[in-house]
Amino acid sequence: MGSLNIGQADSVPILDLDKVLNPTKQTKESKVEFLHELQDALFNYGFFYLKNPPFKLSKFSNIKQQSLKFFNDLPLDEKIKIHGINSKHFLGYNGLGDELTASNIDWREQVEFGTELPVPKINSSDELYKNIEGPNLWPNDLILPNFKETITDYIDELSSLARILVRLIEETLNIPIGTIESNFFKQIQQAKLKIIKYPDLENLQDEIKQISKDLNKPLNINQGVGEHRDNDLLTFIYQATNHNSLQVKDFHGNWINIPPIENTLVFAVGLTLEFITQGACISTVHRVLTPIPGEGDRLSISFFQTINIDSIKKILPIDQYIKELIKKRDSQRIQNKIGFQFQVDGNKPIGYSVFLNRIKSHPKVGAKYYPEVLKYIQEEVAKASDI
Ligand SMILES: O=C(O)CCC(=O)C(=O)O
Ligand SMILES: [Fe+2]
Repeated sequence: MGSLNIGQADSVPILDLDKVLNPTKQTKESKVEFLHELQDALFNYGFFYLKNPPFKLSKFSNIKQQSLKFFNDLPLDEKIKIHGINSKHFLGYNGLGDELTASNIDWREQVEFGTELPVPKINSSDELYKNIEGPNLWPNDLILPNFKETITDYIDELSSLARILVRLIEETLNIPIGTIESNFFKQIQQAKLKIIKYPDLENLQDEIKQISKDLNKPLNINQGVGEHRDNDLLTFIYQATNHNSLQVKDFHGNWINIPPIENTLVFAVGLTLEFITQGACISTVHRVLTPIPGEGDRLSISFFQTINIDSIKKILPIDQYIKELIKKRDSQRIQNKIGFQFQVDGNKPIGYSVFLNRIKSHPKVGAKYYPEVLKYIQEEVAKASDI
């Protein structure tokens, strides 16, 4: 754990899940080796590949196929029926230019689903945050048969993998196994799936001019998604096309490419995991560049394991020797400042700040369903930019 590899590296580690999850291949030694590699990857990178996931690889091709059908075969008016503006739960479809990161347009089109949950009961305005969970908007199943089943199955599969990873993380950090689940997971714990298309902008020059005119500012067209850290517990990214667009920032501020590797997930530590492990797991800044003109559209499918929005944020016990290594590591890396984000208020349920950040990213949804909250957010953002 002591080495600071990301300082020198031009790639991130590749961890082999066969070492712990394949009954015909795993041994006592392979498990020890895996836990050691996992510790280094969490501590020094926060971003790494996971190969040999414990499910049928056809699940990757199935979800890729259904995602392409969604973007290519579903007519625009059907996409609009499930537009995010029709979901007070921040689910559904968002077109080009609907989302902002670090105040710039993200050049991507996306559709978001969650673990299927009922409309929450809200008893007072303090509980509005509960609306970050709720039922999905599904596309017309006469046009996209099998879509819902495929998505639901993929979310279930990755939710199981997330629980497995959580236990391995506990094991490698010497945290009693089960602590994270018992403190931060509900029986049906929500996860989110974002299916994202980053279009080849060569074909979209007119749209770019129009959006630029509407917003009255020149646009940075390289931003597929701007630099950020993920807010959730952990993220699994499936890069479904062969584009070299995803990048992470190393300890010195240099970008490292994360090219796709077939049938392999990319694991990212979220800010929640960084917080509860007191920094033993590090959440890494990353971004996506738009495809090089002529390279075709990029497709990426990101799974985010979230935690119980009603829980209060608290930290887990971390061994003293790890805390000292954290201090040493952090004194050697540059600190990144990335835009304004609402931080967790230790006295309020975690969902409260998640809700504010969601409205900040989706102001149109905020204006329609939560105008008072949006007003508050805009005032806070203005104050923060005065500092
Ligand atoms: O498109 C990708 O590969 C990653 C997307 C991402 O970082 C995000 O949506 O948080
Ligand atoms: Fe991300």
